[in-house]
Amino acid sequence: MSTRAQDRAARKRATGPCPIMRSCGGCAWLGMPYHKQLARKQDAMAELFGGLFGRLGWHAGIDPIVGMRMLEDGARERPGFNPLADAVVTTQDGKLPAPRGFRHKAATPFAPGPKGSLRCGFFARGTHTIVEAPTCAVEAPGAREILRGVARAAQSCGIPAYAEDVQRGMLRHAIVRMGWRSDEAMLTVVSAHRDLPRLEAFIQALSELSPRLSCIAQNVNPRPGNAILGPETSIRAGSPRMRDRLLGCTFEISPTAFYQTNPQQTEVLYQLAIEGMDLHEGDVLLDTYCGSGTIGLAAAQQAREHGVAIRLVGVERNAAGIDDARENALVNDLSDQSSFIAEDATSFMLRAASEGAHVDVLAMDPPRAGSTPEFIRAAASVAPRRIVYISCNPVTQARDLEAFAEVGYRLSRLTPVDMFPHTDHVETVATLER
Ligand SMILES: C[S@@+](CC[C@H](N)C(=O)[O-])C[C@H]1O[C@@H](n2cnc3c(N)ncnc32)[C@H](O)[C@@H]1O
Repeated sequence: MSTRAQDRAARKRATGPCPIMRSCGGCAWLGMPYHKQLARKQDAMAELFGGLFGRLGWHAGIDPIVGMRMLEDGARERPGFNPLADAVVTTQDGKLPAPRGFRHKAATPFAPGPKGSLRCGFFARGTHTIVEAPTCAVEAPGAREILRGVARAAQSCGIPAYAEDVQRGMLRHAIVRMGWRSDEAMLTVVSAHRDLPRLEAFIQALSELSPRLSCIAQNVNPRPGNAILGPETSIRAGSPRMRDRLLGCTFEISPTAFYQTNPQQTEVLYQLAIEGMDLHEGDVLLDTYCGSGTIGLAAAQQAREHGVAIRLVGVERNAAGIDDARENALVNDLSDQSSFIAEDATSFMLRAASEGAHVDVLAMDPPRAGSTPEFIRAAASVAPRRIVYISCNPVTQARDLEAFAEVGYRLSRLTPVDMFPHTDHVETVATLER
């Protein structure tokens, strides 16, 4: 490419709301007004679910998508705050402002750069080529600076980046989580080996990157491939978990447990799920795919605020998530009424059914691949009166809803939620009744 053509390309890249938008590709819709993004997502949901509802004779419509909203100052701190009902601030022309800074988890891969430096940023869409990112409009303030600081600290300690193509080198990734309703942050560095040169000096340099860093962990992933995390994690500085707050509950999250990326919309998602549960005194709530116990505990806490005591059982196959969930039950004073089990959710329900256990309400929040026919049959065997299905992939959810219809459930409500503005991604909360 000629210099002039390169200049033209650089200018083109630099216009638009983000200088690396075209090469990164993470926010393909960043240039589209927010209300248009929401309308497009609504249309996509109508197209995806419309045929299914017709075929099954379901009359529930699709609620309007809940987009990200700016709330009045101090609204969240008010007692009884409801993320679905509180007043929204709009721009002067009455439109929703474009969301920024909503991703509270940020990550970078590393690759070798010139003279012992480490390249960091984002993989360009569909490749493993790193696009350097000085800032990122959708990440929480301060997150990208911490990640870039990890690259500088590694270089000054002589820790080389891992080179994927030859499977040599050391530092592979860094992941930072910034608290939303806390001033804490947690940094996890992923290396190919446990032993790093000048490890102590490196950890000291990482600790100095931000006063918010309350937990610094090292995860070891020696295996080639795309999986970011490996099997071994050690806490190198600070506490073993970071604290955050959602819907009036305090949650402690360890470095490898699942915790949602967009906390503002997580409150919306969870609030919709809690409404769908419609819990009554003495109900048994089974929270499957429960991660750190967040959905079930938020539901139990809200029921308690309304004078309703429920029994909560959470199931999750990641043992770190279950350790967090037990801790979270204690922190929120809900341990007397809850238990958490590290097990495959399907095996747990089959066993529970064979022992005659009773479930009133089932919550499920599977990964993108959705659930399985075995899970759905096992869910039917514990016979909950309601099922609340939270999904990060409506395509697999639509498939699973059809399977739930076959075992006697019908949809009563479906609400899309915008967890990832500027992308085509949509999450949904579906409520099913027998
Ligand atoms: C989308 S996350 C949801 C976590 C949690 N509900 C939340 O909102 O933070 C899905 C979780 O399902 C867990 N998981 C995946 N397959 C599972 C299975 N077969 N049995 C139990 N848990 C599973 C994953 O480890 C992950 O924590």
